Amino acid sequence: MSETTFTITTIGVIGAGAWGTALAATARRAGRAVHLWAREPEVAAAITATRANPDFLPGIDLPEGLAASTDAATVVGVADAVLLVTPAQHLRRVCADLAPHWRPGLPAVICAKGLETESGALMGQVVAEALPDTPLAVLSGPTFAAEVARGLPTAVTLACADRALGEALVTALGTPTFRPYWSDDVTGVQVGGAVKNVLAIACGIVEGRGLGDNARAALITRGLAELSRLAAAMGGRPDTLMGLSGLGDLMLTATSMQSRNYSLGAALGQGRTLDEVLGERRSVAEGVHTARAVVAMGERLGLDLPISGAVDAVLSGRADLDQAIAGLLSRPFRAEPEV
Ligand SMILES: NC(=O)c1ccc[n+]([C@@H]2O[C@H](COP(=O)([O-])OP(=O)(O)OC[C@H]3O[C@@H](n4cnc5c(N)ncnc54)[C@H](O)[C@@H]3O)[C@@H](O)[C@H]2O)c1
Ligand SMILES: O=P(O)(O)OC[C@H](O)CO
Repeated sequence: MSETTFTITTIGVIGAGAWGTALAATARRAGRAVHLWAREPEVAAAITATRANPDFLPGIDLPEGLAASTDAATVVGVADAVLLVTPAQHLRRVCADLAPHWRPGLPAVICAKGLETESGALMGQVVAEALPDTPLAVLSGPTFAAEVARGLPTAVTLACADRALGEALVTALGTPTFRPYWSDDVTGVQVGGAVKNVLAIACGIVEGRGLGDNARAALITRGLAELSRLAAAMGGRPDTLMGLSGLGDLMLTATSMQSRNYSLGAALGQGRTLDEVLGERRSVAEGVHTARAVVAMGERLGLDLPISGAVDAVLSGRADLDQAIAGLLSRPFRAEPEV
């Protein structure tokens, strides 16, 4: 544990998509001063003028006193801690742009869920490379942004190797309806949040294809085993994957049409093409980008990740749905748990 004490009264939020906006609203309700950076000027203007983000979080009234701008230097300059809430594939570039304005010791909380497609890196590694000497935390768990923004009860995992910083962040962000649980397993929490999106696409395909609730329950359960194997091999703890950021988030994302990943899978299952589905959306479905990185990581670590492999094969066009499903159903019978 560090000797440093952390006083967090002002929160900076980088990224004003659905999740950044919801977290900014949460921090404001927790009593913090909040400065939100939006990439799009019209989003910053709408939040300032109308207390709403119709582009990314329509139909939600935001709390008063939320400052939004496109001026990242000011947002970072006034903050005691910064939430990083861009899509995973853009985080490295955004952090590089923030670097000239960053000050040593300013804590960053990673809220994006994904692996970097090119490198396979966890977001913690990406931020450590782009913003060296930054104390890091990860916020993850079962959280649909619209529900959090409306103040509905939600619990999350707040992972931080430094317990003092973790507890300061829990205090700064927590409210009766937004309940962070501290963990020191930064790796396990990141892997859970990233890989559940790939598994949610698989479960959405099952839904769209009409393969039934039994098949979806089987995929969730075997998916959790796949997720736990990968997390353990990458240095996470298996028990972390039984918590909010593992099983909790997988259950949410792999069963609800509110999920962008699940609904994308459902559309594929109904016969739509990936290009068609992505062409209709402005929001991110992280599993599309993370699937390839998960498979590459599995190959590097010598792991069997059949569900992620099937999703990647479908998304990349190397297999059609019938081939991918037949491949999973023809695997050898095994023991449970693996022996
Ligand atoms: N929406 C949720 O319910 C939710 C919940 C938990 C975690 N997350 C995670 O939060 C992250 C952000 O997702 P979101 O739902 O807020 O996004 P979103 O789909 O609502 O919006 C897309 C975001 O991408 C940004 N963007 C587009 N192009 C960009 C670029 N070139 N550089 C930087 N930013 C760019 C937009 O400004 C916008 O903020 C993702 O990793 C997601 O998995 C989302
Ligand atoms: O809508 P999705 O699929 O990006 O999921 C959102 C959150 O990650 C759920 O915890």
